[in-house]
Amino acid sequence: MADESWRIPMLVQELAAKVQQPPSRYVQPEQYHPVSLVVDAEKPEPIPVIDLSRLVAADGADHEGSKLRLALQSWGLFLVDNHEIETSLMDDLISASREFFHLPLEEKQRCSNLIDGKHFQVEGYGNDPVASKDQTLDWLDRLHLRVEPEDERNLVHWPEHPNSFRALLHEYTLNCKRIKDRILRAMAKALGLNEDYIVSQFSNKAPSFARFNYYPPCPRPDLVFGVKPHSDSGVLTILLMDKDVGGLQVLRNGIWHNVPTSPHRLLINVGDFAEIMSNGIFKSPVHRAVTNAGKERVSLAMFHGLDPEKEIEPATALLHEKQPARYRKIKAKEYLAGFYEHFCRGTRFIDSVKI
Ligand SMILES: O=C(O)CCC(=O)C(=O)O
Ligand SMILES: [Fe+2]
Repeated sequence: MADESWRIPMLVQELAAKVQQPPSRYVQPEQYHPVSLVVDAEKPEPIPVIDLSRLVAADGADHEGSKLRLALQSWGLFLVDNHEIETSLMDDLISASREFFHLPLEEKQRCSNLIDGKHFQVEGYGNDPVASKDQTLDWLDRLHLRVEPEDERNLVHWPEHPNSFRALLHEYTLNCKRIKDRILRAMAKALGLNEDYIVSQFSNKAPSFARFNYYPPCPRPDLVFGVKPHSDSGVLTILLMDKDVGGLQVLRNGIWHNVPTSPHRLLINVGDFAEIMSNGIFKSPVHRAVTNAGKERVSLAMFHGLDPEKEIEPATALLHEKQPARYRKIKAKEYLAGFYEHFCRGTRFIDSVKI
């Protein structure tokens, strides 16, 4: 039988504790080295900040709404203030996930994303999927959990230790849902669409996933990515970044920008589905995470997707003779299948649905 062990690399946390140099499978080809694509660190352009309370207020919403439109047209992302999530909830959830990643391997393996220790599944604790032998691997482990629909949660993958974890994630998920709906209404308004246009694309089968990313310290941040460049697939991602350790970078007009740490703010980015629905007015930003030689980093991405059977297409109200559809119609599940294949190769599936 063919040797398939390359599909299941060692957990990066275990690897990091053992090696002085990243193994060759993690080293990016020279043209992609993280430092060869210089970030404009000299003159950082500020990441847009949106005040969520103003975005929904009776007065001030128009001003904040135009800021939102500009942010999503030019960056595809923004930081959020006044989101009304308790800072203690954010801190406690990140601490609980850090505690989980520091548990003994056997304990974490109870939540494993491998069936029979062999076959990869989307949910659980472990590596990202490896689709081919020559795929360059990323320097992270992750815990990936379906949080919505609530009755489709697979609690076998949810850590029991620390014992606060499940309740904290549940509470945080409810908060994200509230924020997501507010932002999606403001986005629809900013496009000149009916306020409920984007929200109404979500059925009660629409999935949301929480992805906890754990980046151990890496001996060669100049050669290796924490997460290789990609855009997110869904409609909207709510990212809770490490308070103390930066690493996220976003590509804008061909230049990589550092997203500085910003304690207790959330980072919102649109995903490919929102780019398609807006007919390309909003940009699903390409982003990546770099590693750190001295410090570990934790982040939590909450991905809001659509029912697998849902057809995604540009909003008809945005189309006219001079502005025809720029993306073909595609079912969410077909998009995701293409997306994962491209993600593993480091390419973008959205390019293949462009007309
Ligand atoms: O760790 C980060 O800041 C970004 C993670 C990310 O891009 C993702 O999980 O899709
Ligand atoms: Fe991402």
